[in-house]
Amino acid sequence: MAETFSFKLIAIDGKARRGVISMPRGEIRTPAFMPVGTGGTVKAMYMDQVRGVGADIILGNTYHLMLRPGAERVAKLGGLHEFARWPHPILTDSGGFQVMSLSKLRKLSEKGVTFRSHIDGAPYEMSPERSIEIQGLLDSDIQMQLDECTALPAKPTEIERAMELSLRWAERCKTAFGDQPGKAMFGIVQGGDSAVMRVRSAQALKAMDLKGYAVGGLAVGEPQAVMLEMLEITCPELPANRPRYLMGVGTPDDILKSVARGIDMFDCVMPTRAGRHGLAYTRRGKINLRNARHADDPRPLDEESDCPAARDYSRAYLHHLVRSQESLGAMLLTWNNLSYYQKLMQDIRAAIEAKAFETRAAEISEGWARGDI
Ligand SMILES: CC(C)(C)OC(=O)NCc1c[nH]c2nc(N)[nH]c(=O)c12
Repeated sequence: MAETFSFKLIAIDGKARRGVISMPRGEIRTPAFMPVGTGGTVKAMYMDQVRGVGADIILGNTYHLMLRPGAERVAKLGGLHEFARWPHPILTDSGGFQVMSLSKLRKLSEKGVTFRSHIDGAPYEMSPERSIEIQGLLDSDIQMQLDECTALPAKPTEIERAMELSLRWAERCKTAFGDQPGKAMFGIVQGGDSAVMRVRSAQALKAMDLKGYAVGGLAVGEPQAVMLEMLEITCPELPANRPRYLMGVGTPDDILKSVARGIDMFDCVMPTRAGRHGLAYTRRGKINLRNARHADDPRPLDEESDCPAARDYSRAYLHHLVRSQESLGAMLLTWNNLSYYQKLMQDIRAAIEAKAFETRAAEISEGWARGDI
């Protein structure tokens, strides 16, 4: 294990990068997909299964954990890794985005955000400093700056205000984080769908010489083409020797196309949330197990998969579980989906090493389109 945070590029194929982040709690093979473990749990999964499907790192949320069970309480119990029994790296989101999308009566100012909990209405305030303090109490390995994510579409003046505020908050988070060699604080590029704002945000964050850079404020409802265009504008402005993390993204297709534009890290609720709603991701495309057409189908989701959830259970059985709202339905489909996403990342990493990413990406996409599922 490494004493300090470091990122090494192993291979480059076009703009796609194969790398590895080394930290005291372990290595993160990039491009990486981070299963979302919002409240300190990856819903419907045991942590050893999460590790078993190949995840090197999971995501936790400052907002949810500060409200319940409380950051100080988690710290007293030994930190989030001990609490949730996940000894590998954890990246925590800073909470700003969740405050704006989940809480009630929120008020945003230069100081930070004040809001009421969506759970019990209790009042809270979250400053850049408090966000970093909470992420420290959770003993998070990669901590995100507090930012303001603008929903799209938005007026240019609104996009500029939020982007500039986020830059001032990045400075304050960097100061609050201080010097912690075994951990990292990432900045978040904002700027909506404005090329000028995206460049200004990326250049200002680069000047802060942070250990990693996230691209935020995308996948907020804009077409995929706009998201990809913003990546083509933003990534070249970021230092090549630092990880780039596209927040909240995405579908397997989003991931392929974003890796092709220089992204190294992803997180998305898609595989876990879809699993709880009866949707299976496979190399042949998506299957909605709620659909009656599966009621008598003896085939597994994917006979070639090494994941028991994909290989050992009939679609008929999965359909039955989903229709009966049995917990095992959510468990097996979440297991299948996370396994598929990690297999996709493994496939992507190998293709970049073999300098065959473009060809492999096309083959993977064709597999989804075949539709003989
Ligand atoms: C709508 C979904 C969640 C798919 O994507 C986004 O909103 N994407 C943006 C996003 C996700 N998580 C973030 N965290 C922070 N601090 N800032 C952000 O901009 C984001």
